[in-house]
Amino acid sequence: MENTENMTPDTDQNCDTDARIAELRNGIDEIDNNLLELINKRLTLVKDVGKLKAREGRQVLDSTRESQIFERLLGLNEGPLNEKVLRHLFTQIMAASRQLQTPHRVTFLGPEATFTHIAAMSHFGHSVEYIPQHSIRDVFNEVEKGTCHYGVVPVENSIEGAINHTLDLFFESELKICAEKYQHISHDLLAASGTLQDIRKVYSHPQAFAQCRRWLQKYLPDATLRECRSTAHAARKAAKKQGSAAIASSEAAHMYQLNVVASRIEDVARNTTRFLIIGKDEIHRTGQDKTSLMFVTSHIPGALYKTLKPLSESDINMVKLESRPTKHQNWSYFFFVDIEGHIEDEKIRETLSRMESLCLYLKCLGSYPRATEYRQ
Ligand SMILES: C=C(O[C@@H]1C=C(C(=O)O)C=C[C@H]1O)C(=O)O
Repeated sequence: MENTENMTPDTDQNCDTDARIAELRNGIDEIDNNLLELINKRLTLVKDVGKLKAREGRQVLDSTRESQIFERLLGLNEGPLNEKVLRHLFTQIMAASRQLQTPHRVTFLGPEATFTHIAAMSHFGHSVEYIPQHSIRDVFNEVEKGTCHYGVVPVENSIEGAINHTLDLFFESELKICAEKYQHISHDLLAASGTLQDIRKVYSHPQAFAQCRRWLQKYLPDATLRECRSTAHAARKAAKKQGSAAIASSEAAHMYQLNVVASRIEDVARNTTRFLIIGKDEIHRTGQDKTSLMFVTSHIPGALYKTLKPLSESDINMVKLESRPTKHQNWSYFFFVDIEGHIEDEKIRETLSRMESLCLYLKCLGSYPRATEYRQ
């Protein structure tokens, strides 16, 4: 037995705190045991759903059902769990569920630790196999060949605008947009040394340099800037060269054993990229959907106005309009339009068929659940 006579009030209080923490931890352990049992029970049901789907050759991913689960749980949630964490936890649980039904392979514009990889992981969770590609075209090819179930490509940045190459590839491809994902882009300065003093060279992607210009001028005005193909390549270089740093994601710090010297160094905080998940699935209606279209109009006055008129007449909200040269004929364009609604909605189907009759060519690139934009 300990002699408690000489204990100071402080030690007394420490003992009380320890005892109380131990008691609370017992409660936590009990809850964890229940959670584990419940997750395994859930996975058993998921396996049975998987067997039924396999019998009829149905696809594993059901984005409509997953959106409904999120909506239901968000409606039930009374906190303190916040929406973002709730979504993250159930993304992981559902990813593990899908993986149990058939192991999924997801390909993305690499290398690893780029923002496309981060967006892919936050959409599909950690239970799938991720395969990086060198180009956006390779991502499309791998999904078309069927070696990967889904591909993740950037389509638009809130500051730099459209990623034209992605838009152009939709013209040649029969793949569908299955989902969209908004990813907040935040840059860190990474270096092996972990201090600013000895940094003489900074590696990064030109866009990241452009987005951190003011910070660099203020804190590293004399450093040489070296452009790389991606922020992840920059991190790899910085890890090998003394006196150098990279502007990249905090995930890249992890991957290349670098230290974060300064975080969130971008000049504009609301920098977000929209990514598309492409695949062969048709995604069913959730009630909160978006539909992406591409079309070509004839080269006559008012052609674009006439093609878009049915949208306004049917009171359909257009949320995006881009144009790209067709490359077959100078000064003729493809138009890319995103509208609210789903191709399974009668109103949307009827409006699109009217639009189709007013232009030279129209293709629906997919209907998918509308994503929410979060700031991390
Ligand atoms: C279990 C299913 O398969 C997948 C996994 C889901 C889940 O974990 O709840 C939901 C939809 C599907 O993407 C299902 O279709 O119900």
